[in-house]
Amino acid sequence: MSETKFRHSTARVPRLYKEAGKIVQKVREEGGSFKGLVFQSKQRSLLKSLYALVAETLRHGSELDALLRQTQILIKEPRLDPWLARVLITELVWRQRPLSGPAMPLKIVQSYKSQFLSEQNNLSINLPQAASRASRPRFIRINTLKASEDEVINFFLQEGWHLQTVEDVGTSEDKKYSHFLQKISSLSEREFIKDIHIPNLLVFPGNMEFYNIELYHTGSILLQDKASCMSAFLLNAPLGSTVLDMCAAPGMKTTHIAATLNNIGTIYAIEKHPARFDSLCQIVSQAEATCVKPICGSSLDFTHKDLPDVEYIIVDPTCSGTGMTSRKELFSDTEDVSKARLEKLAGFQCAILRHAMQNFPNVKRIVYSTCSLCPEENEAVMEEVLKSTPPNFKAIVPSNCTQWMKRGSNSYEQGDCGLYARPEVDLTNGFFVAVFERTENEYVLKEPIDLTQVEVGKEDLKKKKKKKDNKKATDEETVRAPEPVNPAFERMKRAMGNFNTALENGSANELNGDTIQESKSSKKSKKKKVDKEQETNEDFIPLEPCTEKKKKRKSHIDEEHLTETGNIHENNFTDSISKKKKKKKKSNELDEDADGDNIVAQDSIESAPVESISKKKKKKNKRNSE
Ligand SMILES: C[S@@+](CC[C@H](N)C(=O)[O-])C[C@H]1O[C@@H](n2cnc3c(N)ncnc32)[C@H](O)[C@@H]1O
Repeated sequence: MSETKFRHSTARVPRLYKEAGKIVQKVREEGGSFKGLVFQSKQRSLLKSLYALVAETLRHGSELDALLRQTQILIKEPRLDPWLARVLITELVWRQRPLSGPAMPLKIVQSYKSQFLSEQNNLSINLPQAASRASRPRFIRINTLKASEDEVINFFLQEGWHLQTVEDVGTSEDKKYSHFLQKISSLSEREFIKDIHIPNLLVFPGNMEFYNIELYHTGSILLQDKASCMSAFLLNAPLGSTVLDMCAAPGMKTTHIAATLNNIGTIYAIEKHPARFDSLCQIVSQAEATCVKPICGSSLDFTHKDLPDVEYIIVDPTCSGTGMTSRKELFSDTEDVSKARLEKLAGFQCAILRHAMQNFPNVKRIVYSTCSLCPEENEAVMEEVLKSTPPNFKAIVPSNCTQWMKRGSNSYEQGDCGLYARPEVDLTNGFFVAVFERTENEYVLKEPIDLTQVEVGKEDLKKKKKKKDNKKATDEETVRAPEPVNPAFERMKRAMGNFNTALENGSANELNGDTIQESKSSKKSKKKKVDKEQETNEDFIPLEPCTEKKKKRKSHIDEEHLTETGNIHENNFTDSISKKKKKKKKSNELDEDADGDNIVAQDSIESAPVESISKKKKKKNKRNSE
C-alpha cells in the first residue's frame, strides 16, 4: 500500500520489526497464511522470534486497531508506517519490552507508552467489536430528495444536539483533515458535525441511538458510512444524466446518486438476486428516488442495445468485505478469506468491470468500488481490466480527494490511481474506489458490437450469407435480421412500467417477482412467438437464440457461479479466438456449478466482440471497394 511512509533508515529499525510489520500487513491485506509467510522469510536466523512477534501482533488485532484509534497516533504521526506501529505497540504493551534504539519510529511509539497502557485498561478485551463501534463516529447521509440539510440540522438542534464546526487551521489539506479527524473521534454525547468532503453528510458519535429518530424511519436520513458515499461523490454525474448501477442492492449508492441528480435523469439499477432486488425496490421507494428504474437480472445480460444512452456507470460488485470493520474476521481471523475465494471474486469483478467498459459506448465515466482492502480485488482488477480492454479507458485520480484518500499500490499498473479509505486512519469502513474515464480512442463506439456474428459460428454465417447473396442483398442491414424482440429488454420495459406505476401509487414495495421478473409461462409464450417468427422469416439469422445462448453463458459469470477460470492471474486474454473456443468447449464440459449448469470461461466471452468488430470492418471495407 502506498501510505505516506516515514522514511525509516533500514540500518536503524531492527530487522525483526520491519519483517514482522511486512508479514502482518500481508496477512491483514491479502489474507495470506501467517505461518507460510514467516517460514518464507529470508531472515532465517530470526524465524523463532519473528513467528512469536507476528503471532502476538495478529492475536491482538482488534485491540491494536482500537489503540490506534483512541490514541490517534497515526493521525498525529502521519509518517509512521501503520504496520510497523502495530508490531512496535505489541512489543511494548503485550510483550513488555522497551523500544530502545535511535530509530524514529521506535522513539515515537515509546513516547506513547503511557497512553497505550491507560487506553488498554479502558478497552473491553472481551468485547472488541463493541469497543471499536462505539469509538468510531457514525455517518448519516441526508436524503435531500426528502429533506434539506437545513431541515435535518434544525431537527437535531431542536432535539438538543450541538452542531460543532471545524476551526480554520490554515490552507494545508493535511492539517485540515487531521484536525477534522481529531474532532470527529472526540465528539461527545449530543454533538455532531458536517463532513468536510461529502456534501449532506453528518457525523455523530459512535454510540448515537438512531433507531428512535423519526427522520431515520421516514427515509429522510440514511445510515451510510462515509467510505460508501465516495462512489456517488466521485461519479459526479450532472443533472439529467443517464446512469447505470450494475450491482445495486440494497440501493445505498443508487439512492445517493438519485439525490445528487435531484431525480433529474435516469438511473438503471440492476440487481441479480430476487430477494435483494425486493430490498432495493423498498429502499428506492422509501427514498422517493423516482428517477431509478430497478431491474431484476444480471448486469452481464444488458448492453447499450437494452439500455441506450448510458453515460455514467457504477460497478460495486460483491467482494470479500474485508474492509467492513463490523466483520469479525477482519480482526479475529484474517486467514478466513481464502486465496481461492479472492480469485473467484476477482474473476467476477474483472468480468463485470470489463463488461461496463466494452458494452456501453456512450459511457464517459465509470466508478469501480469495493469494501475490500485486498489488492487482488482492487488494484489487480484495475490492472487486469485495463490490460485486456481496448485502450479506450484510463484510470484517473479525481482532484477532489487526492489530498486525503490514500493511493493504491503502484506495483500494479495505474494502481496508484486507486484510492483507499482505511479504518484506522480515516475512521470509516475500509473501502477502495477507482475512477475510469473514456479516452479519445473510441473505436468501440463506432461499430456497435454484433454478438450474432461470433455466436453463430463461421459455417452458419457462410450459409446465411449464401442465402442472402442469392436474394441479391446489397446492404449489410438486409443481411442482418430485423431486430427481433429482445426478451430482456421487453421484460425490463414492462418491469419499469410496473415499477413506475407502483411508485406513483406508492406501492413499489408490493412489486414482487411476478411483475418485475417474467413469469415462466410468459417466457414460454414469448419463446414460442420468437420461434414462430423464425419459422416464418426465411432470412432470419437466429439472433435471439444466439443472444439467449450467450446470455445463458454470461449469466453464470456471477459471484456464486465463478470457476477457477476467472482467475485474474491467468493471462488468457491474448489467446486466439480458436484457442478460446476450444477452451470454452472444454470449460463447458468441465465446469459445473452447484445447479449442474455449465459455466464458460470469461475470457472467451469477453474478447469475442472485439473479433466481431474487426471482421465486420473487413467486410465493410470489401463492400465499399466493390
Ligand atoms: C456490494 S453489493 C452492492 C451494494 C450496493 N451498491 C449499495 O451501495 O447498496 C453487490 C450486489 O451485487 C449483486 N450482484 C452480484 N452479481 C450480479 C450481477 N451479475 N448482476 C447484478 N447484480 C449482481 C449482489 O447480489 C449484491 O446485491
